[in-house]
Amino acid sequence: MTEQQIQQALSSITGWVREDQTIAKVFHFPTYMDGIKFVQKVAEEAEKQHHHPDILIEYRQVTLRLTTHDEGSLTEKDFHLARRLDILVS
Ligand SMILES: C[C@H](O)[C@H](O)[C@H]1CNC2=NC(N)=NC(=O)C2=N1
Repeated sequence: MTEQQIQQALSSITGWVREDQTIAKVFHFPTYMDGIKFVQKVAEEAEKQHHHPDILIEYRQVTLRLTTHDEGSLTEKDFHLARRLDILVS
């Protein structure tokens, strides 16, 4: 993706931070188990998309980081999954 395409794609998602060739978002939950249940749903969506986020599970918060490892860069797959995950948590 060109820089312009990345900037444009960033405007279609909320709360994701661009860090070089990755985008990351922190999700906060009332309990630790709510975060774990969210991770289960993330994993199911990732399997459907054949595209998987890096997941950091901490107490009552989960950080997802997306990049396309096969390309070593951000691609539309990352933004498509990010949009799906935003819906999933809403
Ligand atoms: C064959 C399988 O679809 C690929 O290895 C997928 C798996 N999940 C993936 N997830 C991410 N984030 N990047 C990839 O390049 C990728 N490749």
